[in-house]
Amino acid sequence: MASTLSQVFRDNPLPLNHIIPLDFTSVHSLPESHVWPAFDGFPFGTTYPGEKFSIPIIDLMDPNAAQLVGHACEKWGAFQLTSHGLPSILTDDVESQTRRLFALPAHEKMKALRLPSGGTDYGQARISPFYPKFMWHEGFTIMGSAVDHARKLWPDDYKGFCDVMEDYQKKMKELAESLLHIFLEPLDISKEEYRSTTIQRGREACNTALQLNSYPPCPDPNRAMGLAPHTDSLLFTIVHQSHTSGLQILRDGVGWITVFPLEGALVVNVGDLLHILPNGRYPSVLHRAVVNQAEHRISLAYFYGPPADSLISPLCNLVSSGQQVVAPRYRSVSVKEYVDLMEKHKEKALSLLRL
Ligand SMILES: C=C1C[C@]23C[C@@]1(O)CC[C@H]2[C@@]12CCC[C@@](C)(C(=O)O1)[C@H]2[C@@H]3C(=O)O
Ligand SMILES: O=C(O)CCC(=O)C(=O)O
Ligand SMILES: [Fe+2]
Repeated sequence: MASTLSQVFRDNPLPLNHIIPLDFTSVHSLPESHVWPAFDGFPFGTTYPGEKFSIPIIDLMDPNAAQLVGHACEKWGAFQLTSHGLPSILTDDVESQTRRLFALPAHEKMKALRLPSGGTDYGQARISPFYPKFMWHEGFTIMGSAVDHARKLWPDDYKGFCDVMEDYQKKMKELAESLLHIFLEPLDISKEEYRSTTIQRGREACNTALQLNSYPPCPDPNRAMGLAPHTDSLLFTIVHQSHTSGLQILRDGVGWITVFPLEGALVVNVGDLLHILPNGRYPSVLHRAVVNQAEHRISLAYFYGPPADSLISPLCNLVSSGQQVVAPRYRSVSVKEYVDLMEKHKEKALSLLRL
């Protein structure tokens, strides 16, 4: 462990306290370092249940799925997806391997701590350095294979974890590719534009990541933050949440709305790149995760984006509600440049591109 840590000290520009999560089993009251003010005026527990304030639920097999998705993205920037074809046994397996990972003692998890070389790793959320307080959260990010890190955690027993994560990522990628078509369909993009849209090429090289999120039971949930408000940076994110609620989205003029877990459904969030592409027509949804006192909440977030060198340019001649939209609202940006901008400026990244 010492050599791992010294390498992190040497190479990583982020302070270590923003990488190493708290040992949540060692504290029985909320440390001052993890106490958050109700900074945006909305108490953490605020929920607005009921149909009026729930994100849409869309059945992927519905013949009107594309139109419903278009409408949900425009109005909400998020929806719950059912009949997506992902076997529930696979989700259960991923969830139980995820629980197995986070149940390891803190010193064991440190063996998979984030390194500057990136890739698969254990640590706090990457947005942590933007906040003065720490989040009640630990994450494990998988980019491609998890073998190297899983082997450090379970030298003789890593295959079960890796196989199930690989299978899940494969199925998620297939689902994400179908969803991409569905996202583009209601935009009335001409065939020419559709072909030239860079996100149509280089499927193999597309940018994906699977983020395993853990929110342990919290002694003082009304003053703690699971995952601070953020938008996701890539095209879209597909989230499975365990049966415990915690995910909330910000609804203009209403406040934070809880996205209640729906058995077998996946939550789909519009990310910043899918906001830029149709020239701002779909809002990238601001969301956060709150915590609770009784249960250990798990979520699995699959991020999908185009290859790093793709250029994302707003499609300006989309016909929107009968009106010709002409002026681009954002300048073109490569995926890599946008990810770098997000790393440096977080939610200000999008405004830096605004024309
Ligand atoms: C592909 C990615 C999206 C992500 C950054 C990452 O490189 C891997 C982790 C992802 C995550 C998960 C928690 C919230 C988030 C904002 C963060 O800090 O790390 C997202 C990133 C994102 O969407 O930009
Ligand atoms: O835990 C959740 O439900 C949200 C996770 C999330 O927003 C993320 O990983 O980006
Ligand atoms: Fe997110």
